[in-house]
Amino acid sequence: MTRRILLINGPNLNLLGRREPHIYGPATLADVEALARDQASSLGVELQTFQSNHEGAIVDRIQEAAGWGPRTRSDAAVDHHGAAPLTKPSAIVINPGALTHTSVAIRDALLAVDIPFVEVHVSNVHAREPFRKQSYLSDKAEAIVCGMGVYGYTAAIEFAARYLKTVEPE
Ligand SMILES: O=C(O)[C@]1(O)C[C@H](CCCOc2ccccc2)[C@@H](O)[C@H](O)C1
Repeated sequence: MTRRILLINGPNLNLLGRREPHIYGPATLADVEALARDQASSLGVELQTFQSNHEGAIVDRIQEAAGWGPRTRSDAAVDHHGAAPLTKPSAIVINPGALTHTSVAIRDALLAVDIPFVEVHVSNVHAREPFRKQSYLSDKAEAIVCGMGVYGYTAAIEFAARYLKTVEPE
């Protein structure tokens, strides 16, 4: 059985490497996704990636991971956008960005699809402004990684892949 991980990045993470490098480092989102894909591949796991600045689009993508929504019909070679149907991941690695601190909707979507997830933050949110200490996801995450820079993504991918090995034998 092919094991898949869905990597989701939230608002403003498309600016990685282009703004505030003193907080988020020099790596771009493309660098992060390439690093994560290489890490997943080395562990025999397929990686799907998604980034959006919009809460509803992130909720839609989470729902699609469970087979809900237009792009998950198994009978479609391609959907009306010409995109191939999405295959379902067995784990989600998510950096919700600032939505970490505000979004009940993303919490509800993750709980609804019942797919194990790992929460990632590039910065150490606990060493920043007080409002960044609050997460709507952490109590339901399998694990939380923060403060490791972009290597937090590879740590999360490795954990998710090993977690998959325990819950979905090959
Ligand atoms: O440390 C993280 O990964 C964060 O999730 C990043 C969020 C911000 C998204 C990235 O925003 C950028 C803004 C300018 C340049 C690069 C990234 C922030 O709101 C969270 O508290 C912690």
